Amino acid sequence: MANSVSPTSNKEVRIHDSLDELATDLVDYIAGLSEMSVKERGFFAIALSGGSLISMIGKLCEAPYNKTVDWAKWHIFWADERAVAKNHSDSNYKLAKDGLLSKVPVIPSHMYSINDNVSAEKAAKEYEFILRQLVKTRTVSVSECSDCPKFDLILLGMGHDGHVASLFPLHAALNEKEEWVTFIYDSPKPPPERITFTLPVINSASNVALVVTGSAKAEAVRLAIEESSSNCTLPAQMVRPTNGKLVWFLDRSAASKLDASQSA
Ligand SMILES: O=C1O[C@H](COP(=O)(O)O)[C@@H](O)[C@H](O)[C@H]1O
Repeated sequence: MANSVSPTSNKEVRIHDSLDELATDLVDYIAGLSEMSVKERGFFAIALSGGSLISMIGKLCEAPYNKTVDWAKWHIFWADERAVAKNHSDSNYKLAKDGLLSKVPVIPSHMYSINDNVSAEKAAKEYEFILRQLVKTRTVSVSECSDCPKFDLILLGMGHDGHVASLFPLHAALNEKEEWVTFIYDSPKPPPERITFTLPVINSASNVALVVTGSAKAEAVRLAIEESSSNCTLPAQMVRPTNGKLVWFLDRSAASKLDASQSA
């Protein structure tokens, strides 16, 4: 593994020689944060995304993690969801349930899935309301700089267009500063209706992991990691936790366009 830690920011880039190595490092990192959060706060508030990320965390249902992780202390959220039924193949909830959550002893009431019986707008409002209750009880911490929830970990994937969660390039949802959870009706990637955390929530997390593999995403990875913030157009580039830490988990293909000093 090649590892580069930026001395001037809270950003780390981990580049792996194989998907298996990446998955092992990622689940070790998640298990480590879970242990630390449970020790410090008694809970682990984690937000998942959909897409290829879920196959990368499947090892959590294997030994030793299935036994060593304190699953009962996990509170599980979704950084984004598609407005489809929970049993639909496009559902991010279904993906995580089938790939991980049904295979580990998480407490069902600690899985905060997004309501699939109402409009995307209503579901976003409801989800924010639920989050506000959990911030009040400190099941989810609160940011020191804003009133935003401070997740122990937000796991994000990235599309080849640089989108994260359901925040797409040049979409008005990127400018949302007040709401914690918003909705869109015009996602360029199907399905069109989606619910998503906003950037203020993502950037208030204690830890954010961006997990990206494959050469089709190499250019977006380069732009997001190497271009200065003044040229910021990619959602992935806007992921900059204010007081938290950002770790990129990449395979060699996704890292192939990075400057040699990052990928050596
Ligand atoms: O639509 C989505 O896409 C992104 C990226 O997915 P990937 O399959 O290219 O890794 C995902 O992170 C997001 O949660 C999902 O809704």
